[in-house]
Amino acid sequence: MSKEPDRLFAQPLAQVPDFAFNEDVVRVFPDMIKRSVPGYPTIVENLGVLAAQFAQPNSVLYDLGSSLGAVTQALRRHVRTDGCRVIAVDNSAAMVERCREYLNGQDSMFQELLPVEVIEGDILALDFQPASVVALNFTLQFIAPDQRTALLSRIRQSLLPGGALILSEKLRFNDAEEHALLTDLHVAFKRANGYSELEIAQKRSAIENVMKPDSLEEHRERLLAAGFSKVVPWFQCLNFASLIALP
Ligand SMILES: C[S@@+](CC[C@H](N)C(=O)[O-])C[C@H]1O[C@@H](n2cnc3c(N)ncnc32)[C@H](O)[C@@H]1O
Ligand SMILES: O=C(O)C(=O)C[C@]1(C(=O)O)C=C[C@@H](O)C=C1
Repeated sequence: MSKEPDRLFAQPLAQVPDFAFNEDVVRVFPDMIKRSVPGYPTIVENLGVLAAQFAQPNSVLYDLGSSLGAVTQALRRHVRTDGCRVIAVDNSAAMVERCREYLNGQDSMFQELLPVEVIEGDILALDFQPASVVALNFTLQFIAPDQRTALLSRIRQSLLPGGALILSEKLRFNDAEEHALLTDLHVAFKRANGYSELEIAQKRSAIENVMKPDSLEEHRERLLAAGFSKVVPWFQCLNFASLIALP
């Protein structure tokens, strides 16, 4: 994966544009996400471990909002169930192009990996096939809030018995003190990872219009409304969490 450091917000910008998953972001994305999301490497690797428990023979494993395919690679490292294949979907052409290159690299290094297809497309318009694992790893927060329940309902309808949705998100908190504390600690995490105050502030304005986090309670209610029977948080580090939702 690219080792280019994320300095996208290091210089003062006259006007901070809305964050987009464009070529500039693609070049620094592995560094950006690792230095911005507490627990990201743990979440990605264990998503593969979890998926191996839910994968059903001859079914699809979806990586929705796959970016550079980190989750897809983890699925392929861990899932050994017969007849499974991975479908990775992202609507950023720049991400999809680089993702395909990285997956070709994985194919050339390892044998007997699950087959994978990378689709450039909108997950809101996807025609879901029967699936045993669906991963939404920090993607739902970029979907318009009024579209989220419909998307989750369609995912629920595509899930096979014994399967699961794994949903990772940045959280907001209904309790103002808890929200302020975990937000401050997240800033401390970014500072400890070498981001300056300017970088942190400019990134905050870049994402505030495009990324709308929900609370854990909102996620649970929405998942139940979408038809899931059980919601089990399995990971939280500061204001970032991952949930298992069972059909
Ligand atoms: C924070 S990144 C996901 C990170 C990735 N899952 C990982 O674990 O490395 C969010 C991704 O979702 C994609 N995305 C946002 N909205 C989308 C949509 N409607 N359809 C498909 N992809 C979308 C973006 O292009 C971006 O690559
Ligand atoms: O909340 C932040 O400050 C972030 O940088 C989070 C976040 C994310 O959760 O996806 C936002 C955009 C980038 O894709 C990487 C990280």
